[in-house]
Amino acid sequence: MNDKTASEALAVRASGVGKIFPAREGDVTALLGVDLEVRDGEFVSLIGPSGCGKSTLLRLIADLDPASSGELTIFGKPARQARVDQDYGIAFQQAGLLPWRTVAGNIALPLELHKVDRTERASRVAELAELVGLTEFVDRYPDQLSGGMQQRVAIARALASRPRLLLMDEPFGALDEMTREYLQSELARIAAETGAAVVFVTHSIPEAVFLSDRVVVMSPRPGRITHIVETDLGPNRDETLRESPEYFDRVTAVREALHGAPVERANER
Ligand SMILES: Nc1ncnc2c1ncn2[C@@H]1O[C@H](COP(=O)(O)OP(=O)(O)OP(=O)(O)O)[C@@H](O)[C@H]1O
Repeated sequence: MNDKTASEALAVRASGVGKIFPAREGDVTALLGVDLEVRDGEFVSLIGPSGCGKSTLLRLIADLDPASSGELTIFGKPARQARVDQDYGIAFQQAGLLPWRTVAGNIALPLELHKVDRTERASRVAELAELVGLTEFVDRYPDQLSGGMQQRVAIARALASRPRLLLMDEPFGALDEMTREYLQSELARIAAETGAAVVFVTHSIPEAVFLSDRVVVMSPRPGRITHIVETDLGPNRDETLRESPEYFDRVTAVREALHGAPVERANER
């Protein structure tokens, strides 16, 4: 594989990425020297204490903010081009649904903006509603849905244009524990079914381990990557995984990495 083909095969490639926010009381170095590669179809979580730059890194990948230094490509393209080409979908902690639109209307929004015709739109909305388990609720309005259901609409909307990359910033952060675990399983299934790569920001160690192929551990002041824990838990992310010794072992590995204890495990690099 030549260099160009190799970088196109990567969903995200960050090389020496830095971000400085100028401020009157002194510049804030939100990110410093971040190197990260996310493979096509890979699930990667970003975890770390408040202020370590997780959201900033996600925002740079999404081209919502420009990097101050370094190089960032999405499927081999500059972030700006990837945004224009709709190479990624994005979902935040707040579902951000339009209250005057039904579930179907919210899911259809990106398709309307990109002038997909009515028939194709209807069939894609039906397909997406089924993918996220909301077929029976397409005519409901957001205020008639639970928080978990609203997040499922947001995920369907993010997937509307069949992006190969999904960027998620604490999408389950505001949900109760049971709904959260249920949606984690749903997301694992959806990611496997669509084959999309996912970059997922979370504060929860179990959530990161349950979902991810790799967990990227960050530390603040300046925000940087300190460890990358390979979970090596295979493709089956079902409820039995949560009780397996391997799962507990990876949760411990991430916890130790976060707390700065030495971690010496074959699956960690
Ligand atoms: N627009 C901005 N202007 C100035 N400083 C900012 C801006 N956005 C982020 N920062 C600073 O950059 C650093 C990283 O913030 P960021 O929100 O990326 O961290 P985080 O790890 O996502 O935190 P949290 O877990 O609390 O969401 C923080 O010190 C934050 O105050």
